[in-house]
Amino acid sequence: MIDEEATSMEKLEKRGVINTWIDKHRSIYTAATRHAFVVSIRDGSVDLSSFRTWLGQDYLFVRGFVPFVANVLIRAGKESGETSDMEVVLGGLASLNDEIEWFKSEGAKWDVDFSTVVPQTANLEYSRFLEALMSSEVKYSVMMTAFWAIEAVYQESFAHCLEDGNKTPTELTGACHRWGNDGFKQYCSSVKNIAERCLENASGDVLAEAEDVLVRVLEHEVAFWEMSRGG
Ligand SMILES: Cc1ncc(CO)c(N)n1
Repeated sequence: MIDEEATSMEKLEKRGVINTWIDKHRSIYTAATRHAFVVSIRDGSVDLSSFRTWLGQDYLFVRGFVPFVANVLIRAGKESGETSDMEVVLGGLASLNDEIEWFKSEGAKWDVDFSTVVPQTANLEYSRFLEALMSSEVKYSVMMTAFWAIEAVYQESFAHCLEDGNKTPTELTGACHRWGNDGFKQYCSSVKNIAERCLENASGDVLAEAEDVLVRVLEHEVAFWEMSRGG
């Protein structure tokens, strides 16, 4: 009996706390990673005005995400104790540089003038949430959990649009490859490992905070996809 318990505890530990939280909050996780907008890209029924709305709003989001990631980078350099953390985050920051260029060319392609795009409520609320996470009061492990979740939602969503049986319109595969490619998947997995390592040593209070932040990221992501419905 005791042996059996020990074995199941071991399994639980190996799975990691993040996977345990995802199982616990499966419905919001699925809502964020299989949103109707993403499913419509995959099945080819996507409304192009929705795509244009998403593009403009996400461009603004990414501009606010850069300082957040820069903050994660600073924290990784100061307090991670593992030199590789900084390299992983630096890679993310470098890809954001390409991403901004990609947005600009995509904006020209779809005739979306970013200088006139007004951030919608969901976008403003998400930015405000990111700003609060940049406070020095927020533990590195909590910040890293949020960072992983933000990236993972896009990775899972856009990879779904490229999986077998997709009818993703060719003119949208560029967007899907940006976040759905194997390199980005690998990067998300590295960020997840960092977060897991930090959470291993976290107190109960910090764990509760990280779990809460994870759920809040998922809620913000759902609200973000929802904006595209407005067209
Ligand atoms: C809303 C949102 N979440 C996550 C990402 C991934 O970087 C993004 N570009 N936009």
